[in-house]
Amino acid sequence: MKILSAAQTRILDEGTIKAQGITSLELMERAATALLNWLLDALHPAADTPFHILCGPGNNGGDGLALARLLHQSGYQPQVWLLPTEKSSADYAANLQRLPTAVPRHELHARRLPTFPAGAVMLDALFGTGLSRPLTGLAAQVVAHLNESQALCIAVDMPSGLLADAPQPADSAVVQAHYTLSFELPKLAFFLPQNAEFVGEWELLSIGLEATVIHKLAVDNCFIEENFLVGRYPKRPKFSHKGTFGHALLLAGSRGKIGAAVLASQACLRGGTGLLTTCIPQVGYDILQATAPEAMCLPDPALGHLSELPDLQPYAAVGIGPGLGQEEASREVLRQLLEAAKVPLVIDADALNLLGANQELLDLLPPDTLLTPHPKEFERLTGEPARDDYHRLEQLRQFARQRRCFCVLKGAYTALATPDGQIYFNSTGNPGMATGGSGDVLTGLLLALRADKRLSACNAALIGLYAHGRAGDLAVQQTGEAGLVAGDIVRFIGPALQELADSLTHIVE
Ligand SMILES: NC(=O)C1=CN([C@@H]2O[C@H](COP(=O)(O)OP(=O)(O)OC[C@H]3O[C@@H](n4cnc5c(N)ncnc54)[C@H](OP(=O)(O)O)[C@@H]3O)[C@@H](O)[C@H]2O)[C@@H](O)CC1
Ligand SMILES: Nc1ncnc2c1ncn2[C@@H]1O[C@H](COP(=O)(O)OP(=O)(O)O)[C@@H](O)[C@H]1O
Ligand SMILES: [K+]
Repeated sequence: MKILSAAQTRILDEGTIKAQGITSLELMERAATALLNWLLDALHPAADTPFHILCGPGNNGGDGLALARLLHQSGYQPQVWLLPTEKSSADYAANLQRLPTAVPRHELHARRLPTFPAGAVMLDALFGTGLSRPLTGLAAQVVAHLNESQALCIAVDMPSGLLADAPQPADSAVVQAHYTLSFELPKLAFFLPQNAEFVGEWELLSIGLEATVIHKLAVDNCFIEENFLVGRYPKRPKFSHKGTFGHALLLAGSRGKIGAAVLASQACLRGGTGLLTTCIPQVGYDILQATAPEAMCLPDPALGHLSELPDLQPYAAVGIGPGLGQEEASREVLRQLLEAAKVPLVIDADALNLLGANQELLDLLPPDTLLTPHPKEFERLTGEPARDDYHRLEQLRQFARQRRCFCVLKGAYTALATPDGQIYFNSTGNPGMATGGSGDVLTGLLLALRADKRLSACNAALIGLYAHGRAGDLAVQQTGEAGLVAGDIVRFIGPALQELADSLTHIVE
């Protein structure tokens, strides 16, 4: 699913109107109808539910006014609060005129801001994608007032004061919504942790925006849902053998962190690898043999850390990092790996920290290497703290471009940046996965997928991220969020991948 800029949203709006031969007022009516249907379906509001709709001067306010009329027609008694304005949009004016006189309308006034009761449903239709500058004056006061109320706050399209695709100055007034109901496609702002307190839960309401126009819009940010992956994860052929899926090599573990190597090994096995060899310091030998008997175990001569790179000849892909530690000898193993590798690499955890601390190693990264930092590891990689989440995203894009690699930034919406500058946000996963070892599981799974020659680097990464989160979503149904541990994710990798294998075999854009 494409993530459009605010400017592209306007192009889509106009393109839809043209292509479908409708008026902008009709499009607004679709938006208001979709909002009404959501309110009725999601809230099952009692007939006396106090709906308060705050309307700004543009089409966002127009949506609010049209919704007020539809609520009234459905038997509710909404009240409308208008932000005084000198100029308003044509569709705002048209919907103000169409508002039945029985719907109470009030002008917002700085000295007489209304008290919204705790049981009220507030609809924030002040500003949407047309926001052109930070809110000041009365609008900012209204937002602050709204944020203090105990009422349920639902933002129409965008929380007012939030820009769709860029940061706003610190301390700007922004509505803190419980829900944001956006039209058709998500906004970039929804994916960034710094906006979570404003956006709340977000949902997309379909209003029939024109698919042919969407198709033509060039974007560099996408949101990956299951339909995008349909057909990208091949079934296992009937006459396949273990060689079909590749032999993976994992370099992981150090004294006290053998568990990371175990989790990554288990995840690689559940990820469908044909064969797995795990290279581990001696201290981990018995543990790994007992906990991942399907893996072959190659003990390093050193007791507590990896000190030697094995012969790479047999392997289809190599993963390095989980629990590795940052010993000098292990850094040399990493260096030799980067110099020698002719097969896909997956680099995680301490191997990333070693790259960050020894920047010259970054020049050795083979093209299409997959790196999986969390934000702190990513900061060590770049050596430059990000100003904010938007800046970090651009750093990510730049890093993947410059290094010709695939770089993941892990989080609630894990982002994958590709060498051609695209960013894909993953849609699966849950806060139960914020627990030690979840990342090791991801590395093992990605290693298995990179060892499978049938998958491109990009598809392997997208499938791995999606299936990892999906496995977490299946696991959490049994464990609850607090009770989820990384090993639970491993148990559901198989079912998550099977869902993708069973999905239809055509590719849906
Ligand atoms: N395709 C779609 O997605 C559809 C979109 N639809 C809806 O349209 C919405 C976008 O409408 P929109 O373009 O009229 O912009 P909107 O957000 O109402 O605000 C613009 C007004 O606010 C003003 N203004 C701006 N910043 C300000 C500030 N800081 N402080 C004060 N004023 C400020 C600005 O004035 P100006 O910047 O020109 O001075 C202008 O007057 C969209 O979010 C969705 O709800 C649906 O109806 C149908 C399908
Ligand atoms: N709130 C969340 N929602 C969805 N996924 C999450 C959330 N928190 C963490 N995750 C996922 O869990 C994994 C954590 O990885 P990482 O931070 O490397 O953990 P560790 O180093 O302990 O293994 C990542 O894949 C991340 O996307
Ligand atoms: K809004």
